[in-house]
Amino acid sequence: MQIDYYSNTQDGHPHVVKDGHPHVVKDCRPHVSTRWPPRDGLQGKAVVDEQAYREGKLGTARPAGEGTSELINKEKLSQGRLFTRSFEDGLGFEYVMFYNDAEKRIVCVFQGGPHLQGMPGFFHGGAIATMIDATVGMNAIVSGGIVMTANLNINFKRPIPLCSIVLINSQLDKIEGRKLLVSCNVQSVDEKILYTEATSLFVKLNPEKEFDIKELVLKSAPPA
Ligand SMILES: CCCCCCCCCCCC(=O)SCCNC(=O)CCNC(=O)[C@H](O)C(C)(C)COP(=O)(O)OP(=O)(O)OC[C@H]1O[C@@H](n2cnc3c(N)ncnc32)[C@H](O)[C@@H]1OP(=O)(O)O
Repeated sequence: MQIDYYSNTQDGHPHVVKDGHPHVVKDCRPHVSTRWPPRDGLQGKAVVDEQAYREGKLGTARPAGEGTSELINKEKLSQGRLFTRSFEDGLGFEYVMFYNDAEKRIVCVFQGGPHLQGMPGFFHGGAIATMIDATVGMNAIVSGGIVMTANLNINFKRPIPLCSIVLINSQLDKIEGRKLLVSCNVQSVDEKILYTEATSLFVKLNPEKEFDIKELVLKSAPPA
């Protein structure tokens, strides 16, 4: 896949080159993904709509039900934020995802900010894992509905330079009942460097207890 942009710009932001003219992308989070031109059959549409996410329409955790107040502070819950959206613009996770429904794959263009540093000058492995989980997780969600990560295996092959732009190529491999197997790799934009490979298992939640936060909290609470 060819994506026309370059990162070594004077202002430090990636530039999309479209029709021969560079367009600065200062915030390439999903809700502004339409700035990115579709490539290679990938639909240039956001797979996370921020407004819908905030309104809980995308299968996010429902508010705690009756009887859960002793376990969950509702005020704290209302402050919940998608982890990858919890940094100031430009400092954390800057990304856009393109989903191809026919091929059940997602390409995520990711540029992590300086607050994702691990070893000096490189991304923290946990930040890479987060972005991988977000991408393969989104692939599973759009392919199968409400799921949770049951297993995530990551091979870190090369360190990723801090603030560089990478592609996360994710593919739904198989659906077995409630299980969805999704794999991905992380590559440089010219696809010459393979940084990371991962496989994952997502499990569809039982529809009767669809993402019931009360159930999840009760199950994960330590014994009294
Ligand atoms: C949209 C906007 C926001 C967008 C948000 C975008 C976010 C991206 C996604 C982030 C997702 C996360 O980080 S999720 C957070 C991290 N994950 C979690 O906290 C999940 C914790 N684990 C659980 O809650 C549970 O274990 C579940 C839900 C995963 C599964 O429980 P369950 O529903 O009771 O299912 P269970 O019967 O145990 O298992 C069903 C089948 O899966 C198999 N199975 C289960 N776990 C495993 C496993 N680790 N390894 C192998 N196989 C497994 C079982 O053997 C069985 O196979 P068979 O007998 O049927 O063959």
